[in-house]
Amino acid sequence: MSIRIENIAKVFGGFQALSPLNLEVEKGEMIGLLGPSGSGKTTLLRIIAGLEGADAGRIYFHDRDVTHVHARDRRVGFVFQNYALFRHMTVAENVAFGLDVLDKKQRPNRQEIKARVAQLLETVQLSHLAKRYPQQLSGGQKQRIALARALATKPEVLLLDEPFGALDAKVRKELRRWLRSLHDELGFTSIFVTHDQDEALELSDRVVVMSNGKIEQVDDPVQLYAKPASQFVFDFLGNVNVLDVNYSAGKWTNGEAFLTPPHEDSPTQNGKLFIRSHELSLSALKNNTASLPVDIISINPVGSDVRVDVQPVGWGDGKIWECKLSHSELRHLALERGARVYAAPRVAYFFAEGNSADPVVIHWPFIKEQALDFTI
Ligand SMILES: Nc1ncnc2c1ncn2[C@@H]1O[C@H](COP(=O)(O)OP(=O)(O)OP(=O)(O)O)[C@@H](O)[C@H]1O
Repeated sequence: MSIRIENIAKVFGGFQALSPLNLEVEKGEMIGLLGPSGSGKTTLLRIIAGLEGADAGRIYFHDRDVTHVHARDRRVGFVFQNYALFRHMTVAENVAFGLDVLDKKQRPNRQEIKARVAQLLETVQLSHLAKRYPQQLSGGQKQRIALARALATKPEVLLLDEPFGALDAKVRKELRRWLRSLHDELGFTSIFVTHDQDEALELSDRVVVMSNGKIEQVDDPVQLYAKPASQFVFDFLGNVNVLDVNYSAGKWTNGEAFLTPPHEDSPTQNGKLFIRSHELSLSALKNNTASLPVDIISINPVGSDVRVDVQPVGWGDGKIWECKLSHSELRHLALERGARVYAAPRVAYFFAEGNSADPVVIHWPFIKEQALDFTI
């Protein structure tokens, strides 16, 4: 089922929770709504479900205008963060609930309901727990049951509000993979809310980044990461260092630091450089292209990478910068806490002063470390 959102807006008591926004979701797509707390993700999801009315705009499911259609009649499955299972019902009864309450004309007979519940429990791989009560389940199991319950009426659209928010990191990861394969196997259209960047990037066909009730960017995860359209998206995706720079005499400067734009057509203005932690190198030597002296504060192995936190010396706004290295780079550089080294970007995204969107991507040519050994 495709979904079209046209100029949907929502005000809560004078507060504009959603500014008029548009979004098209293709049949079978999995969309992640990503944004900070209060950006309007849940409100948008609830409006799509029909649990909340919009103040303006229209919503279409395929070609059908469902703007004023009751939630019950939209054929939408909804999964909440807090499971919302009925405590007094067994797992099987919980899954059957959506079918039991259908009106007589639509309700399958008792045998059919039993067979459908058995099939759903098999789908979510929890057949052996059919007779248990929710309080006898783990968080991950509860959430799978909540999913089975949402799927009982064969919805064509599945809406999930922070479905894995209450689970620990390992279970979260397993359930993400499992949800994605279920989505692909059953072919429904899914929209889920998250404020976890990794979750959005890993699960979604496209990510909708929201802030202050507006859509900042809609893109597939690779594009979103490669080309964040605005400073907000950059900041929100994380792991980025920001440098305010003034341009004069062929250099960008900030305090005692400087960087030379690498190409003739590089922007020659004041602005901000956004530098991702894995695109920043550290060296014991300075060079005439970049001089960003830093002191190493800590060296933290994080899985397959090492995060080195550094304190800018004589430049910056007091914030600590992050640099991500591989373990072998770290060994090669022989870095130690407290040492003075020099940071240099390999890639930066330049936002001209007063311009918070459409950055210019700047690549510095690779310089062999031996070639860096000269004084400036
Ligand atoms: N029923 C309501 N009455 C008044 N204000 C509301 C209501 N529901 C939401 N809001 C406000 O609308 C804004 C958007 O809320 P919403 O729940 O959609 O954000 P969100 O992005 O889902 O946030 P979170 O990640 O914290 O759940 C918030 O400022 C919230 O306080």
